[in-house]
Amino acid sequence: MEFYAPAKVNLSLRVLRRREDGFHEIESLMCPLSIFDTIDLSHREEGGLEFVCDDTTLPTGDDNLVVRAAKLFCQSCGFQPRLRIQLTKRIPHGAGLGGGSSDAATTLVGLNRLFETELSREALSAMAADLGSDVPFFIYQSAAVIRGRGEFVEPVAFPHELPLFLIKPPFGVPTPWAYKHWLDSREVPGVPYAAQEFSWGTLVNDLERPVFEKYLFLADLKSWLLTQPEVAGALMSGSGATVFALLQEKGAAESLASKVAAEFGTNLWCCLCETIGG
Ligand SMILES: C[C@](O)(CO)[C@H](O)COP(=O)(O)OP(=O)(O)OC[C@H]1O[C@@H](n2ccc(N)nc2=O)[C@H](O)[C@@H]1O
Ligand SMILES: Nc1ncnc2c1ncn2[C@@H]1O[C@H](COP(=O)(O)OP(=O)(O)OP(=O)(O)O)[C@@H](O)[C@H]1O
Repeated sequence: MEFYAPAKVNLSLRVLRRREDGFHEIESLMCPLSIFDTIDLSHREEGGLEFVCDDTTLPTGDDNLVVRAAKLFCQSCGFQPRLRIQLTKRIPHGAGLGGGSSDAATTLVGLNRLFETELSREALSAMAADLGSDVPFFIYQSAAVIRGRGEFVEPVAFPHELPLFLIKPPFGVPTPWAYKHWLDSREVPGVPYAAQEFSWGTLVNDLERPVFEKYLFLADLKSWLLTQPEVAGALMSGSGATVFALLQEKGAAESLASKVAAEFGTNLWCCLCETIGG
């Protein structure tokens, strides 16, 4: 059985406070994107869990979030895993696009269907929270407002297919580092833009300030994007390093792509996609 794990963007990410447990209280509007990893799940005659992935730079053992999700699911249901899992990656990792988290959640949802266990979303979400803060969001397969450290998910109607142009430089930003260097600064000026109907009137990501202070390239990239006529808004996603541009219209992607290459060179990963409301 084949399942699709979407990437995500944070259309807004407020960091509210540092918690006693070292995590941070956040409030974020997160949206799935039309770029997916593929996860193929099948029963296996022999015992054990066979995991194959086309991206050889990723861990294959218990450090891979797919393997961890599968083992957690089987352990929770009292199964001995007799599984073959094949992961095909398209979402760049360490990018602020939640690829690994999405793979983990999609594995839980997929195994629930493969084994016909009919676990509730709440039960799957509780397992997801043990795998990572971004994982519960992907259980609901919808745009949502995320709170807590990411475990409280409130699906919201988001009837927009916003054209986004994703740009990822050839480096990642470690999420723990980004949060560790977040300072409780009040208003971080977002970029208000007209195209927004939903209640979050500005694009704001409180992790930009620490990340942009260290990774000046990202600050320059965002500032440059905001001077381009094709662009209605721009923001870093999650803890980075992806910066996305909200396009005035989908057809503007080609001209923006060529200008990005001319301005910043061709070693950037670029992708045109759309938000998926749910
Ligand atoms: C930046 C976001 O991607 C926005 O959606 C998420 O908040 C991060 O989600 P994630 O990558 O799944 O994060 P986890 O793997 O759970 O946590 C990695 C590390 O990030 C920091 N972390 C994460 C989430 C959070 N709300 N507060 C934190 O301080 C902690 O140091 C944690 O040890
Ligand atoms: N299946 C997987 N796909 C991608 N990364 C994985 C996977 N399993 C484990 N990882 C590890 O998890 C790390 C974080 O991956 P992930 O793609 O979830 O984070 P991200 O792209 O930084 O998104 P965010 O910062 O929004 O959580 C990767 O750098 C990688 O080392």
